[in-house]
Amino acid sequence: MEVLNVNLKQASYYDKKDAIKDITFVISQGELVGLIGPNGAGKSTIIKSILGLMEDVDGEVVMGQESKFAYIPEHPTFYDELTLWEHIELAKAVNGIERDSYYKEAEKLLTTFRLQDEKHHYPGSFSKGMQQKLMIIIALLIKPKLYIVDEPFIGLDPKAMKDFISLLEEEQLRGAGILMSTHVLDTAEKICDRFLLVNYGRLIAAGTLEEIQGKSVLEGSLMDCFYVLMERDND
Ligand SMILES: Nc1ncnc2c1ncn2[C@@H]1O[C@H](COP(=O)(O)OP(=O)(O)OP(=O)(O)O)[C@@H](O)[C@H]1O
Repeated sequence: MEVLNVNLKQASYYDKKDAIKDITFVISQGELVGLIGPNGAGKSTIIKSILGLMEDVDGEVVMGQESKFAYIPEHPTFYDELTLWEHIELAKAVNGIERDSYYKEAEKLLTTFRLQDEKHHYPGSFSKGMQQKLMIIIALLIKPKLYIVDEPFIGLDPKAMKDFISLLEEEQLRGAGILMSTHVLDTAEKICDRFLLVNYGRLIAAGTLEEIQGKSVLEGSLMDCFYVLMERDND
């Protein structure tokens, strides 16, 4: 079953027409799809279009039956006047979450991500990685059908990265679909089921690693294929 169906004809900024053009893809339950492409390719614009944050956009974005989704932004956003734990309480209230295990799960995630000592501190005083962990914890507690994750790996320490990846795997098994934008291609290659390659605002390749290799006529890594397909598209 699909959790996300994207059909975007175009999205523009006032001084950048067609920042993205003809972007079409679906994400099914349990799938982790990597959104990759060079700086300025249009990944954030695709994500913003899905989230409904682009003013000038043509097309359609349909989320699965249960429209609950969680967005993990590249740049953490939080309330300066709320502590970490108050953010967790707020997420429960705002999302109308009633399951009894919520706070127990929150405690467990705080332990995993080594934030127990900061529980009653304000995230404004946290490092970038710690703020990012707060975004991740809240998204996981929402237990959405769809995750939209913007560059999660830059800033996380290796243990946090490993823990985050295995938690995402558990979420996939639960049936969640994930769209993840990243520049960390060696990790993407290991964890993603499929890839969307974006260049100059257009989708230049989509598929599994094997399919991408077929398209680039290369048995190499995702990074090698990506390089070949981009060079070919730039010609
Ligand atoms: N707020 C904005 N106003 C005008 N143009 C923008 C704006 N944001 C992005 N663009 C332009 O839209 C295009 C796509 O940018 P986008 O931020 O989507 O790329 P990206 O793939 O996310 O890049 P990166 O990997 O560097 O984050 C670029 O040409 C960029 O200059």
